[in-house]
Amino acid sequence: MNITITDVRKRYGDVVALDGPSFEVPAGSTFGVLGTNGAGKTTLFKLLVGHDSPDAGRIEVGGLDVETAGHRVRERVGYLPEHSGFPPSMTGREVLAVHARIRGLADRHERIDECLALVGLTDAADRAVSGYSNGMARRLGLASVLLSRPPVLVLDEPTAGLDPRGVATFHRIVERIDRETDATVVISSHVLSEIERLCEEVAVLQDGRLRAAGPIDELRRAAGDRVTVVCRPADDRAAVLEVVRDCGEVTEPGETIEIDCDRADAFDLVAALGERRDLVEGFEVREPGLEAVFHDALEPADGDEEVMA
Ligand SMILES: Nc1ncnc2c1ncn2[C@@H]1O[C@H](COP(=O)(O)OP(=O)(O)OP(=O)(O)O)[C@@H](O)[C@H]1O
Repeated sequence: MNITITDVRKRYGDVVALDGPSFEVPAGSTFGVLGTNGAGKTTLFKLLVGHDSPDAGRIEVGGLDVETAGHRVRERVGYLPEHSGFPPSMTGREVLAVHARIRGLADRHERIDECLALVGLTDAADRAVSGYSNGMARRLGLASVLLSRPPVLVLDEPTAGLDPRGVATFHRIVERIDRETDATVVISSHVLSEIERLCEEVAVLQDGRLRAAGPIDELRRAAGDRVTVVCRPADDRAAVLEVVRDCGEVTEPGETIEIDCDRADAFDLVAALGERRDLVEGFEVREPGLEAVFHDALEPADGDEEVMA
């Protein structure tokens, strides 16, 4: 189910939270919304799930306008807000039972078991949520969202505040949802590596404006006229260094030799390495990371080192 966002505007008093972003989230994709603090990610999500109304513009989910068909849109969209709490004395299973009852699910018990298994909480299901770690609580939140099998999932900074293990576990679950279901997953984050790992497409927001949108691969290509040629020397490292010496900026991180060069020059370099296969075990051309996309897309702010992790 696709989502279209068209010239959406939202102010809170003097603060312009959204200043007309327009982009499309393709059906079935895992789509990242990237932005610095205060960029408008949460505001956009609240409008998308009908928790608030835009001042102008239009958001459609599977062709339904959120403003005029809010109830039907909410049935289609599972929303995991940035902060969610559960009654501490309830067990995980009880929390899900309440959610399942509210949604009128017919196959309640089986579905609760399935969702507990999907998020790795089967063993903890009958423990009080007061004893859950942050990561477990986030996964319980995700399970509650998944219960009704919504075709669209909207996850607002789902890994914020989790330790690296909790983050990795959450990523594996999102990857499994991506593999095993047709759901469209929209996920916000200010962690570039997370979006790069999980998403095929991205929208970059800053101060409520859209700075870039599209498939990550295309944005990478557009962002960087520079690429990195990475080669693994065979025995004669010095001879490889001699071949690549004038082709760009050469670094030697560990076993490899890396040459940062203009995209146009990479062709000659690759050809030169191809002719000296006796010297190298292998080589590849690496596209610029999402970091390059992001910094290309953003306008510089005062005192700029702030932003991204
Ligand atoms: N209810 C509100 N009242 C007043 N200002 C608000 C309200 N909600 C959001 N804002 C302001 O709108 C702007 C966008 O906020 P939003 O929470 O959407 O950003 P965000 O990208 O989700 O940020 P973060 O990464 O910090 O969660 C910010 O300047 C914020 O202070």
